[in-house]
Amino acid sequence: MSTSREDTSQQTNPETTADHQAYERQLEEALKHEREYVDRLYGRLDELREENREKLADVRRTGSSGSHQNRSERDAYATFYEDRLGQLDAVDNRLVFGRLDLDDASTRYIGRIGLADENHERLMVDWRAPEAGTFYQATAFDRQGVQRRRHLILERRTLRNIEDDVLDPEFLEHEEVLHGEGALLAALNRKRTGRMTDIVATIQAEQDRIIRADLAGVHVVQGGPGTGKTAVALHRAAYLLYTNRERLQKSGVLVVGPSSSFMWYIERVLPSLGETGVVMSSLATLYPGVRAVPESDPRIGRLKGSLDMVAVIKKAVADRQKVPQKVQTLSVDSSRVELRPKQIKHARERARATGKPHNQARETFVKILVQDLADQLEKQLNESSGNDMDRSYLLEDVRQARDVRVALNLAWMPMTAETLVRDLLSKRHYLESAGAHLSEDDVEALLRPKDAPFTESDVPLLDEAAELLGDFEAAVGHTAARAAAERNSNLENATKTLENVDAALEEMGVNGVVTAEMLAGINETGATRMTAAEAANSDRTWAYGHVVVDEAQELSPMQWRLLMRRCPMKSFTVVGDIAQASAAASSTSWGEALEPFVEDRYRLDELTVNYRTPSQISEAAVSMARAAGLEVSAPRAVREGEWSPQVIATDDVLGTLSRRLRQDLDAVAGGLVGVIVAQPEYDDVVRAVSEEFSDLTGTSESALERQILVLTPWEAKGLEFDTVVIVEPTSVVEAAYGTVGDLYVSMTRPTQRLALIASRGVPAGLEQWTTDGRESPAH
Ligand SMILES: Nc1ncnc2c1ncn2[C@@H]1O[C@H](COP(=O)(O)OP(=O)(O)OP(=O)(O)O)[C@@H](O)[C@H]1O
Repeated sequence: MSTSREDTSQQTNPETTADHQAYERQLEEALKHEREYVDRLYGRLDELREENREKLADVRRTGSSGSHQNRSERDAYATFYEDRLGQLDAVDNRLVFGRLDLDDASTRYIGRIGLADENHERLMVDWRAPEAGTFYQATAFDRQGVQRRRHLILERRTLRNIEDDVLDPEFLEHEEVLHGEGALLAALNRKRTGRMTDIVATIQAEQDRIIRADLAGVHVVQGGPGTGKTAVALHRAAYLLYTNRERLQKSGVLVVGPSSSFMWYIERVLPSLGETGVVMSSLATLYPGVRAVPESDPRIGRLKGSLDMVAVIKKAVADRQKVPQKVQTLSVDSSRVELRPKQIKHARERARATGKPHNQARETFVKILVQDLADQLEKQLNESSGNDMDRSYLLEDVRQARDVRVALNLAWMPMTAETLVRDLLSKRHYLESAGAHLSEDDVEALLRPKDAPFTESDVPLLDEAAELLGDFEAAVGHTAARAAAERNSNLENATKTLENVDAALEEMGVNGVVTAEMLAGINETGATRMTAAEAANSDRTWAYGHVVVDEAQELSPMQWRLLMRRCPMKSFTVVGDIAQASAAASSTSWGEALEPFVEDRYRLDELTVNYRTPSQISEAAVSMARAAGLEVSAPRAVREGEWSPQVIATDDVLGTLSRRLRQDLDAVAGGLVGVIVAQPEYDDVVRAVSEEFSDLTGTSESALERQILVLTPWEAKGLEFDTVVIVEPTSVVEAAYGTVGDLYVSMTRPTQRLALIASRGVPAGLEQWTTDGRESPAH
């Protein structure tokens, strides 16, 4: 049963005034007690902050003297205290949110971090600790020793309300699906700010089971729109970092989402849960140093997304190890030597046989040929001078000779992945040779100017190429190799230091998060401070301990291949809705997506409750999708909305849009408005909306923190708004090559209001919600 301060009159319905008054008194007392406890927790938090500040000041006071080892240890401590302070600040808002009363008469408070008093007595349990699990999992069917679960509803530091679930068999109904309903609905009805917030206080049982699943293996979470997949994936990342600190702190966690707007939307969730060391990347930035643009032609996306590209890239690399047809005569100082195709072929075979990547195998290639040529030269010079020449001088002369360098480079050029892919896609002969299976039309479609920017579907090709080419820097100099060696030794130091830090942590009675990488980053030479995230992000070969993939239905086989490489342990949380897939190369089932990499060794769970979209709006979205033959699952909506969706047929799209936006701004005063429009109308709509609502309007190119955002369906993927206006639904469908997936996704973005404005026809299935704006303007 749920009871709360505000709803006592309706829900408990006390039979007599006396009962009612007694009840009120009890609640007042409970609130008073909880307020005192909340104050105590904040008091302890403030104390810890102060302690941290003092320790930081102490460390800083000791200055920069001492040995290198001492200095780097001190820097590591300083950074630890800085990070710890950052974490203590991050959890200040709604620090505590739950209390459990247990069968053994003990009480347990649940909050964002674990806290203990100065005598190491526990004050609050971290929500991720095993003892906190019952807060989310206990039901009246399975009490797990819990008598009462209390939700503490705070606004920043102030306790506003409490809400109890008494786990008594009489009040079983819906317990499994929704407990703490008041707290949940309050969270769901909150106005959207444009940034996703954490759901730590109201995680539901079916979500909690996924969040707390084991680290090992590939865990797929399938769920319709708004079922909390993103929220669950991020809370799972925080949970895994907490429970597998030892392992994940060394390797890190990577979170991947579809677009930069999506990454912006989710980027504050993990820090608010006290986790800052996670690497976040969109599909466009998975290859270090490249920020790719979207792939606008789905046909090209499909071609580049197919696993056939593995062989194409392999052949493209092999093609850059060339054997010329003619004998070359090369000058070495005043002598001449001959380089024959047969010699090159032989050196190539030996170099390939090393099994090393192109740039590293080149060393063998060069060494063999330089020796061959030096042999020739030695023979010539010995014959002409009659003296034995110094072999090492000869080798150096040959190596340095301009002709030799040019000839060897032409045969086996050290190369970056960027050069290889750029040449492959801009030079017909390379593409025709490497892509023998491609039709003439395919080749034509793939070819592009040399200076064209890299697209999202080039990213896995670059990664594939980099894998086969190896380290370019090391091949042409040694900077990268040296940096890597330095980094490794720093990592060792950092791990040692961390052991000391851990002891300090224990003493403080708190559990914190600091990683060896963070320390190693700090220890790196030079004054620049590099976080674990930055270090991992800039290193293509970094092996993450866990990878979270959101909107995973969009990934092409080549993108999956890249991600699998990023986590050799194959520990993944994969969340998505296969019905929402819109990318051209995406799969039609989880099996199709994953089996090439892990066969059937993945676990599939499903989320079934829609927390975002009110039922009327879900109904319209599902009706439209099904009318077009798209089989979508329709999760049960938690909320009834205030407003029915509206489809407005009109000749005056921009005028209607302007009127509707003004109504929306009124209806959800201060709320977030999303205008979703496909590419053909995008520029006109941005211009019109910006002119009228200049200070309020943003795009993914300009500002995302504005109140009205104009986005393409791809950019809106995964996001949510209080109210959504979709301009020209028919164009959204056409831009997705006649499929309704994007329109379905766009229709499921609002938490309150939805309008579609159409001058070019209304998609089937929406008749019941359509009004003809040509007769009466939007209302
Ligand atoms: N247990 C919960 N408590 C409070 N809010 C929740 C809970 N679960 C989900 N939500 C909220 O519901 C909304 C939808 O969640 P989320 O974006 O994670 O869903 P999704 O399944 O990823 O959606 P989509 O696939 O449509 O993008 C978010 O505002 C999220 O905060």
